[in-house]
Amino acid sequence: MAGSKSGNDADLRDRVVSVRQVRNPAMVESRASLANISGAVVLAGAGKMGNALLTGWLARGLDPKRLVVIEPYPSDDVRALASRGIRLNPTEETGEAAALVIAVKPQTFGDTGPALRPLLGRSTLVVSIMAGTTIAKLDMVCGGNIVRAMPNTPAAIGRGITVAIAATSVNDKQHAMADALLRATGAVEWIDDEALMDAVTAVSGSGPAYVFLLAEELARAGVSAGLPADLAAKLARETVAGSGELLHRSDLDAATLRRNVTSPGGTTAAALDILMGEQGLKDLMARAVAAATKRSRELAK
Ligand SMILES: NC(=O)C1=CN([C@@H]2O[C@H](COP(=O)(O)OP(=O)(O)OC[C@H]3O[C@@H](n4cnc5c(N)ncnc54)[C@H](OP(=O)(O)O)[C@@H]3O)[C@@H](O)[C@H]2O)C=CC1
Ligand SMILES: O=C(O)[C@@H]1CCC=N1
Repeated sequence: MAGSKSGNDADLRDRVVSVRQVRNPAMVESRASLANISGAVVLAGAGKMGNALLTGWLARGLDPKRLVVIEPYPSDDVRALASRGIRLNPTEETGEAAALVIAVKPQTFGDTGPALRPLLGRSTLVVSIMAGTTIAKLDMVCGGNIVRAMPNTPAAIGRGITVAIAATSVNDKQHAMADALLRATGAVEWIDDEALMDAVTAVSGSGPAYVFLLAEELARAGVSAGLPADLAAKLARETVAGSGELLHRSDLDAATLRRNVTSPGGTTAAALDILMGEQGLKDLMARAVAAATKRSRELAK
C-alpha cells in the first residue's frame, strides 16, 4: 500500500508541480533590441503605469541616457532616476524622438497631446497606453506612426502582459521597436482588431487590481475568522503570490489547479460552494469586466 501511496504522491506531484522551465527567449531578444534603439525614447507621463514601464525598461538594459521623461509632478523615484542619466523635463530642445510613449490620463490627452507634436518626426514611433483612446483620436490629436497598447503594472518586474495593435502607417522597423519596448516588460500579444482593446483593458489592463482586491478581501475575511491582522495579511499575500507563480510555471490550467486543492467533501469545497454559487465570483467577474469594458468605450468619446 505504501508503494502505491508514494506512486500516487508522485503522480500528484507530477500533476500539481508540472513545472516548465522558465525560459524567456523574448526577454533576451528584447534586451538586444532595446540596446539597438538609436535616438531618444520619450515617456510622457511618469505616473503609476509610466513608472512601471520605466522600471521595466531600465531593468532590461535600456540606456538611461536614451530616456527623456516629461512629467509635471515627478515622484521621488522618478527624480532619483535623473542621477542615472535620464533627462527629466529637459528645458533644452530634445529634437525628434525615436519613440514617444504616451502614458498620460486619457481624459487629459485632448489638452496635453498637442504639446507633444514637436517631438514627432516622420519616422517617430508613437506608443500610446491610454485606455479607451483610439488610433483615430491619437492621429487627430498628435499624429505620428501609432501603436496602441494596453500593458499592466506587473511590467515593473518584467511580468506584465501587453496587447498591441499597429496603425497601417507603422513600418517594420517601428513595429520591431514597439515590440522591443513592450516585450522588455513581459509578454506581448499583437492583434489586428482594435475593437478588442476595450475588453483587453477590462481583463489584463485592470486585471491586477482584481487580484490585489482578492488579497485584500482574503486578509479581511481571515481577520473576521479570528486571525491577527498581520498574520492574515501575510497569509493572503503569500497565497495569492504563490498561487500566481504556480499558475505561471505549471502546464496545468487554472481549473485543474483549483480542482487539485479541492479535496472531496473538504474545506475548499465548502468555500467554493459559496464562491461558485449563484451570484458568486462568475457573476461578479462578468459584471466587473463588462463595467470596465463599457468605461473603456466611454473614454473613447
Ligand atoms: N495604472 C495602470 O495600471 C494602467 C494605466 N494605463 C494607462 O496609463 C495612463 C496613465 O495611467 P496611470 O499611470 O494610472 O495614471 P497617473 O495619473 O498615475 O499617471 C499619469 C501621469 O501623467 C502626468 N501628466 C499630466 N499631464 C502631463 C503632461 N502634459 N505631460 C506629461 N505628463 C503629464 C500626470 O501628472 P498629474 O497627476 O499631475 O496630472 C501623472 O503623473 C492612462 O492613460 C491609463 O489609461 C494603462 C494600463 C494600465
Ligand atoms: O483604470 C484605468 O483606467 C487604467 C487602464 C487599465 C488599468 N488602469
